[in-house]
Amino acid sequence: MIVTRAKSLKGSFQVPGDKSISHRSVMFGALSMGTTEVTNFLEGADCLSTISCFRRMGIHIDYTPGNSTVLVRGKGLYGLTRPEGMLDVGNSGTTMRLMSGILCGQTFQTQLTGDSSIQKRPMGRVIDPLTQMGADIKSLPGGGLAPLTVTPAKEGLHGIHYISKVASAQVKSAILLAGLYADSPTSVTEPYVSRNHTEIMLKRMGADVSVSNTTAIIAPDARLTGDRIEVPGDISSAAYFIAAGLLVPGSEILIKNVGINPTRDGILRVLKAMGASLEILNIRNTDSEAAGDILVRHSNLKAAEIGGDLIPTLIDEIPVIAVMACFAEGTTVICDAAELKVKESNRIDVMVKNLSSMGADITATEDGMIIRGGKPLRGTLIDSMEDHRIAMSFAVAGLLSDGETTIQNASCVNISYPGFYQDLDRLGAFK
Ligand SMILES: O=C(O)C1=C[C@@H](OP(=O)(O)O)[C@@H](O)[C@H](O)C1
Ligand SMILES: C=C(OP(=O)(O)O)C(=O)O
Repeated sequence: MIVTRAKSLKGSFQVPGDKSISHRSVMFGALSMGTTEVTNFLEGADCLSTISCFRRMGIHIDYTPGNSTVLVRGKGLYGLTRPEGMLDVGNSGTTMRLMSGILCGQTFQTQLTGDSSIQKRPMGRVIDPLTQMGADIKSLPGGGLAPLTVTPAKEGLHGIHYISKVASAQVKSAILLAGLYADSPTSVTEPYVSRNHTEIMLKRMGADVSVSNTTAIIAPDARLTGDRIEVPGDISSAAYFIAAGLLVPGSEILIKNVGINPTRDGILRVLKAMGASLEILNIRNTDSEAAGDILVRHSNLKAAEIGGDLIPTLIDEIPVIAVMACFAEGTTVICDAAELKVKESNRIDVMVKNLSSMGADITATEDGMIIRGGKPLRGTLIDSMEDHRIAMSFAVAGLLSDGETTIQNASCVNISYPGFYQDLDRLGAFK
């Protein structure tokens, strides 16, 4: 993919459905009785991996490519059946970690595998708490890495109170899902609140879930009932268009129907503090998964300090925030974000290496990066490392740079945003 400087981006459009909510709609729909109707399901490769895993465990899912309405014919907590061979989660950490929690409660053995990136990501963070609950879950190569083997728990699962070192919705969700199969309540306390889509959706489907500060608690043995789920647009996908709209002179973009759940909207709060012209219109669904339309206009940005409890609310947006910081006045400091090192790529190293090669003044730290804004960027060859967020961040950087930015392995955007380049084109980015 070759990207050059854009003149302006204009128009109104919708980004595809939220990845986190799409995964959960299939998983929890499968564990419910009755049909779950999902609209605006994300047809990205990660969510299609989730569909494929649950189909292989006997769940009937009506999905045809090109139609984002999906019907999941649930069979209840104990309705999954043993798959032939290994379950393949592809590139999706969410699928592997959340399914680990579900599979621990089953009466058949399963093996979970995924692509080369997944096989490098830490699974010890779910293996440890699930083992404390009585699960038999093992890393085949050792070292807490996938493939994993999940064997039925000899003495069943027990409720625990787990204090997590990381603010991770995947860890929290895996434990809460195993908690559905435990003999007593299960709770998870995290250092900061991570995205709460699991708590919201399970509660709507009938589980006894409660939340107090940074602790989520679930009672076992719920009778979940199928639901209608309207997936809002993914704020993590909207982030690239927010960035392009703010930074390409003359731009004005209306991004309709974006999820603005307060555990996900950190990017909006940070950008407003940086001086961005962002208006959130038509706010709705504030009692569950809030959504709104985001109006973005070109703005001059100031630097920001980003850390602490903000980090989980914008973790996947940090690569594109780093791009924006290159154009902000002053020094942006991002800290408490060591989690970036264990995503699809080491996102601290990959951002610092690639932005430096474009001429940015950026330094990696142990848990984030320091970016001194104001240096012009020039296009160069960028290796996305097959990481969708890196490819999309550098497509935005390319729109703001001199010369040509060539993104290698650019098609990995299909993981979370299949029509990404087409949507940029429609708004005039490649004119
Ligand atoms: O639960 C989820 O749907 C996700 C949680 C986050 O990961 P962690 O839980 O590892 O922080 C996020 O980075 C990922 O894209 C999706
Ligand atoms: C980290 C991500 O996803 P996952 O952990 O599900 O692979 C992401 O989409 O940026």
